[in-house]
Amino acid sequence: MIKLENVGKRYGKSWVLENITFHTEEGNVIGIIGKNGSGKTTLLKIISGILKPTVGNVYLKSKLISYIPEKPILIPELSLKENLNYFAKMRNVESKRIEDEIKFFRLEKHVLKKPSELSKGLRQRLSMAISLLIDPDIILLDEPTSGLDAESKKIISNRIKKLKLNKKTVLYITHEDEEVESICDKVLILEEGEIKFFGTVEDFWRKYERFVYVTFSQTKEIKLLKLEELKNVKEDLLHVRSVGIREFLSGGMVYER
Ligand SMILES: Nc1ncnc2c1ncn2[C@@H]1O[C@H](COP(=O)(O)OP(=O)(O)OP(=O)(O)O)[C@@H](O)[C@H]1O
Repeated sequence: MIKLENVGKRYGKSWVLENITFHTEEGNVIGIIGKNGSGKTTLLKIISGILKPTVGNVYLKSKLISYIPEKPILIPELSLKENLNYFAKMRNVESKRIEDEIKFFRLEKHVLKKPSELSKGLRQRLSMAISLLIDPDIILLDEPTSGLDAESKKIISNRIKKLKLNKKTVLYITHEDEEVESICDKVLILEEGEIKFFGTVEDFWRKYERFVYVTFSQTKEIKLLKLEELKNVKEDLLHVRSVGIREFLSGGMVYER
């Protein structure tokens, strides 16, 4: 469980987070969405304890917490396996856990490679594997899939789903609408350091107008329509695609019901 009460953070004179109040339960995956500079990373760092809030309180049920930064922190001189062994030894982790994570993240073929010989996706998978060695109860992920290959994205998404099944609490910053809709129980939307929305994806769409992109069969023309306008379309449609939450927010299509 994570509970934040009126959390605020100020750098110099400017507040980058204000009045942050929300709580989550075990087994919940929360997607954190917001434009650049809206305070997403600062929020995760406050929950992880790396940063202290200027005001407000953070309550965590468990102290077993892993923060996985956007840029992996690995030891360049050590191989993939040696990196895992090194961190496992520091934290008294049994070797079975190392083997499990190597399997989960499909790292078997790469154990002898140094970080510089690994692709971005493999480095991110290794970083996540290291962070999960301690079997944390709370996992904070800063854009874990950003700019990765499709296979790495899938493996990381599956690992997040497994964490959820194991009743872990996961907060993660994502730029992928598909991940939000397929993995997240709730979304927390930050705008200029304040919570604009916190709730389920369904509740988000109940509050805001849902849009779809339709492609007409004959003309191949693509049009953006409100979902309820779809039933009035008489022409044959080739394709219909829902607009995701991020796309909706960045497209300026904010029509509150
Ligand atoms: N150490 C710092 N000192 C001063 N200002 C900072 C510091 N760290 C972050 N900021 C500012 O705080 C604001 C929020 O930053 P933060 O990194 O939390 O946003 P973000 O939503 O994660 O952005 P991005 O998507 O670009 O990573 C930004 O305006 C940033 O410039």
